[in-house]
Amino acid sequence: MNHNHQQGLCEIKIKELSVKKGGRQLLSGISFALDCGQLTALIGPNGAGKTTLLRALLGDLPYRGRIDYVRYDGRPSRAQIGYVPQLLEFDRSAPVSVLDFLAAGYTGFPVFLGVPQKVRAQVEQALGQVGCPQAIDRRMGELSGGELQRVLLAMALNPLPDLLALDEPFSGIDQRGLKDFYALVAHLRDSYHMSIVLVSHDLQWVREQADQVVLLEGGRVAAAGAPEAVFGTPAFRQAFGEGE
Ligand SMILES: Nc1ncnc2c1ncn2[C@@H]1O[C@H](COP(=O)(O)OP(=O)(O)OP(=O)(O)O)[C@@H](O)[C@H]1O
Repeated sequence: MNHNHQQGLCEIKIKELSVKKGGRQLLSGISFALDCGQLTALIGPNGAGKTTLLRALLGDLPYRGRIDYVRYDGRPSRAQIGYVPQLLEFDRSAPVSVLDFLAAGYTGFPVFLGVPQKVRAQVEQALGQVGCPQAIDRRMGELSGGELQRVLLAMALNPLPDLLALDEPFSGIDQRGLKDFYALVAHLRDSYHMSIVLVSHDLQWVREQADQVVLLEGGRVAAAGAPEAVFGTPAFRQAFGEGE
């Protein structure tokens, strides 16, 4: 992975973003910036609009307002975005191996022709990086929740994105795996100057690791800023209670 992010994006500016679906206003007046090299945590109660916001960022949902990708040289740009969904619905009985899945994604080439040794080596390296090398020859349908999320992360990291969007990436991961996964996210941010936006309900981790926290409530930004500032707001206490 030798993508020079210092030459690439520096900021993603979201201005007055709103999303309406089926006659319902799901998001309104969302404005904040995502800096490269920073981890932004999206927090908020169930149904606050976190996943909807990620999907708008990915260009997966129509929205009003602006999302501007700003490069270091000031020119507008498109961003390469990697995405790990909260849940992937797929046919668990399909005879697709992890190798097939990642090789097809990386090369765009039909895997029934066989996977060249060079591509297998690339997949091995990517799985090693996400701490899941043992999964290479297993069927996708046999993976545990945590393994599946790591495989999806390996997919999202190739090609190396400017913005990595993770929707509750820790939900399927056990305690031991969690520490490695946290370390991997911090490593990606620090080593590749990547902008990471992550939906998480793990408030303790968010408090310790996020550079910026955006609290969504009812489709609006209820508070945004450094973790300590956001965790100290009445809006935070209202959303999560006094005990946090
Ligand atoms: N396709 C859709 N059509 C209509 N309403 C939708 C659609 N998708 C989501 N919603 C509604 O939008 C609101 C926000 O949902 P969203 O999934 O973004 O919340 P969330 O903050 O990610 O919640 P959670 O923490 O439970 O994952 C919810 O009230 C949901 O019912």
